[in-house]
Amino acid sequence: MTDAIPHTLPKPDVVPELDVAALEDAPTAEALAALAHACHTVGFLRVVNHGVPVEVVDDVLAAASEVFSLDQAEKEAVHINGSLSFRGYARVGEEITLGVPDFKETFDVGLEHPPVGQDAVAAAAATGAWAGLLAGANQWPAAAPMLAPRIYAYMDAMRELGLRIMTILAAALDLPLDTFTSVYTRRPAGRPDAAGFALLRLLRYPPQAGAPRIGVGEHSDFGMLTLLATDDIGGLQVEIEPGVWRDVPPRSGTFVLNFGDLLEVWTNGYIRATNHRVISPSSTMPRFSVPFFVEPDLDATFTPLDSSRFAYAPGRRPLDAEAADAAIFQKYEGRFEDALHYGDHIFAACVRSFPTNPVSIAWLAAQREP
Ligand SMILES: O=C(O)CCC(=O)C(=O)O
Ligand SMILES: [Fe+2]
Repeated sequence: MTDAIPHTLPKPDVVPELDVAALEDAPTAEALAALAHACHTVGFLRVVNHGVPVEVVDDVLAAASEVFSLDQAEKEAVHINGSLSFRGYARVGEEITLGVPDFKETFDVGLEHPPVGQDAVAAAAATGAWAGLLAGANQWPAAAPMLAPRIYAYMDAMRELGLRIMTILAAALDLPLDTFTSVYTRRPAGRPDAAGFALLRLLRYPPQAGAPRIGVGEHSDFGMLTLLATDDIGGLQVEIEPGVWRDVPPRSGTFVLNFGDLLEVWTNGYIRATNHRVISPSSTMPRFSVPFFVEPDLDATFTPLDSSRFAYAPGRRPLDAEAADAAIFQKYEGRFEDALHYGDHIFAACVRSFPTNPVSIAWLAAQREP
C-alpha cells in the first residue's frame, strides 16, 4: 500500500470546532446551523470547551505508552485471541483494515460484563446471535494494576461527553433532544450509569522512516460517534472529497470527533461517516492515540429518519432513501435488509479485523455449514 498514498493537500485545517460549553449554555441559531453544516460536509469536528481536564487526556495517552512498553510476554498474556469478546492486545500487523494489515499495536477495552465462555459460542452458532458475545469481560495485564481504574474513569468521562454531544447534535438537526441518546438503555450489572456499549482502543503506531506508510487503512467508524485523543504527532487524515485527503493536525486539550455508520444511516446520509486513515509517523517517535467509541445498545437497530430535512443533502452526495439503503446494503455486503443492526454490524467488523480470533473462526465455520 505504501505507493498508493495520494497527495495530501496542505492547510487550511478543514476540521471545524464544536464548542460544547457555548452550544449547551447559549446556543444561537447560527451556531447550531454551523454545526449541522459541519456534520454534513466534513463529518469531523474538533471538540473544545468540553470540560474534561487536559490532565485526564494526557493521562490516558500516558497509559497507552505504559501498556505498550510492557514486556512482550505480559502483552501476549492478554492477547485478543484469548478473548471471546475481542478484548485485549494485538501485535503490529495483526489487525486487518480493508483486507490489509495495519501498522500499529492495539489494546482493546470495552464496558465490563460477566465473562463469556465456550458454551456461549456454541449457543451463538446455534442461534445466530453472535453479537451477544461482545458483551464480555476485559483482559488486563497483571503488571499494570492501575491501568483498569484509570481507563474506566476515562471511559466514564468520555461516555458522558459523548451523550452531551448527541443532545447538542439533536438540537442542531431540529430533532427531539433525546433522539440520539434513546439508544442508550442497556446497562451492565452494577453500572446504572453506564448505558449502551462502549469501546476504547489504546493505539501505538511505530515510526516508519522513508516512504509514507499506512498505519490504519481508510475506513469509516462503525458506531455512533468517536472521540479521539492523540499525542502531538500527527498522521490522522480525512477524505474530504473522494480521493482527496487532508491532515487533521493534533491540538492539545481537544478531542477529534467523528461520526460512525449508525448516525449516517439514521440521518439518511445527512451526517457524514467520513472515511479516515492514519499515516505512520516518519520521525523516530511512535504515535499514541486513544479512540473512544460511544456505542449504542448492542440490540439497537437503525433505519433512516423520515424527515424532510434529510431527504436531500445539498453540497454532498445526494442520498435519497433508496440510494442510502442501496449504499449501506453494499457497504455491509448484503448482511441486512430492513434495518442496520448495530450488534451484527460491529460483530462483522470484529471478525474482519481479527480473523484468527477463535470466535471469528467459529463464525466462519458456522457460515459454511448447510
Ligand atoms: O489513531 C487514530 O488517530 C485514529 C484511529 C481510528 O481511526 C480508529 O481506531 O478507528
Ligand atoms: Fe476510525
